[in-house]
Amino acid sequence: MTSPVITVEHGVVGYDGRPVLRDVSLTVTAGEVVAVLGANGSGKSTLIRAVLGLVPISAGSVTLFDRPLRRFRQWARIGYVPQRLGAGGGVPATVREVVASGRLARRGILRPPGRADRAAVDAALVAVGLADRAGDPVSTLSGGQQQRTLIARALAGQPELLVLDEPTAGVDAASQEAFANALRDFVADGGTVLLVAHELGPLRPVISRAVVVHEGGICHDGAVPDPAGHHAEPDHDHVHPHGPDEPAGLWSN
Ligand SMILES: Nc1ncnc2c1ncn2[C@@H]1O[C@H](COP(=O)(O)OP(=O)(O)OP(=O)(O)O)[C@@H](O)[C@H]1O
Repeated sequence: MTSPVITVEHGVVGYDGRPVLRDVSLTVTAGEVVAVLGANGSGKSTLIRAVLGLVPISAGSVTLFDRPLRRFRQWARIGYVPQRLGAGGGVPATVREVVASGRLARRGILRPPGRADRAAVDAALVAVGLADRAGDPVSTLSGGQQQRTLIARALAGQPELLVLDEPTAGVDAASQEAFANALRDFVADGGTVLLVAHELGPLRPVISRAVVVHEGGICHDGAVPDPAGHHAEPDHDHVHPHGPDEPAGLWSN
């Protein structure tokens, strides 16, 4: 259960020659739920996109499931939910169709869906609490439900690793709870999760470790830090898991 799923060693990533991540090292092992926290623009999305090879690293290395990224081909092992992708987008697809599209990488585009495909889609819909909306056009769902649809699409592919960029940003409370439960089930079944978040909310108890991105590096790797504001509470015990010179509220703006 301790095999590394993601390893980043001294990763350097930038855009147009401007470095965003200067020296980042991160290991995520099987069964962990790791939250990437940090201020706006600190490079959280850049980090997870570099892990998936969506932006190139200019120095250092990325390893996925014990394989160097450039030689990694087993993308069906990974489910990715990007930031704020509109699932509706004017396309009259139903919730079930969008979720079923998550099976394509696994079954191949030319083979018709079989019983296992349908079962995986059903299970994913149940996991995010959208089974009763399966036949509805995605465009008729709330933003939070659309986001849940995308998470179900990733789950339907039965990945071993889920990578999610702000899955609960701007999402209603019911959807956040539904997502937290889906994540709990996914991990109970042996899954591993890397997610970017601003507010952890109902996700907090599901997170096993937090990394905080700050000034191109990782300034904290360990327990989930206290939310900003907690410092002001009278019973705050002043045990800070992060560095003493960090601005308060770094991970929760
Ligand atoms: N495709 C791109 N081209 C050029 N610059 C980019 C690109 N994507 C991100 N950046 C810049 O890189 C920096 C880090 O962006 P990134 O999206 O990784 O931050 P983030 O921590 O995820 O931010 P947020 O919390 O606002 O989503 C920002 O200054 C951003 O403007």
